[in-house]
Amino acid sequence: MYQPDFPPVPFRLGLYPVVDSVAWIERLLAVGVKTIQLRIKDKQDDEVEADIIAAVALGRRYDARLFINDYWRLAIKHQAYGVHLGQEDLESTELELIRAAGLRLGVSTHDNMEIDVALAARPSYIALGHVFPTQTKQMPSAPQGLEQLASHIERLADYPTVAIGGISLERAPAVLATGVGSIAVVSAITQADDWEAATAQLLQLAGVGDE
Ligand SMILES: Cc1ncc(COP(=O)(O)OP(=O)(O)O)c(N)n1
Ligand SMILES: Cc1nc(C(=O)O)sc1CCOP(=O)(O)O
Ligand SMILES: [Mg+2]
Repeated sequence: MYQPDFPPVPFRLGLYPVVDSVAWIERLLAVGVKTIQLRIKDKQDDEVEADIIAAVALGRRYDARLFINDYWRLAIKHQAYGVHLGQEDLESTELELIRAAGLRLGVSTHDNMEIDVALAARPSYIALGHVFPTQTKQMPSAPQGLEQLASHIERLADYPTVAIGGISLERAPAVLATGVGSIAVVSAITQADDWEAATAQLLQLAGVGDE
């Protein structure tokens, strides 16, 4: 049963772009995206704080679910909708501070053992990756593929889930057919010839998420 130790999220988070700038956040919220992540890598807190403040303000203005990757202290300080953390981050994060501040928590997983670890933290959602090969991030593991994804979805039953990794417009229907509640994408939008058309088509397929 879905009984997270953090505020719940809708079962279906729908299309979930993961982007590295406030400019992308603004563009995508303006065309109707309702779940989004700011993922800026390898900067000091003081270098990203202004971006996090701006992203949170946009999330509020567009009534969207804005997750902050990695910078959980700043996400708490500026009251983002949620935080996304990797497995290694879990060890160095004071989860009780995220919980006490009322932020949602998403956790990455890449196999059944990592799902065990994630479930023990009782997050708001569980991300499952990487489904297909990806150029966006160097991955230490092999792609899981659709069959493994489907098996994780079956295992997780009513837990909100997000698939990530190599999800293109062409592959999205097969990913969604596994029953996953959300598809997180980077390059399918940010590297598209026409990002607006790609976003509209992905929104058509995955939806904006449940209320
Ligand atoms: C929705 C979603 N799923 C997985 C990830 C990967 O997060 P993480 O393991 O913390 O790796 P980095 O993104 O920090 O490189 C994600 N960001 N979003
Ligand atoms: C940031 C990230 N995390 C992954 C994971 O499996 O945890 S895959 C990934 C990159 C996803 O980018 P694209 O949509 O361009 O393949
Ligand atoms: Mg991270």
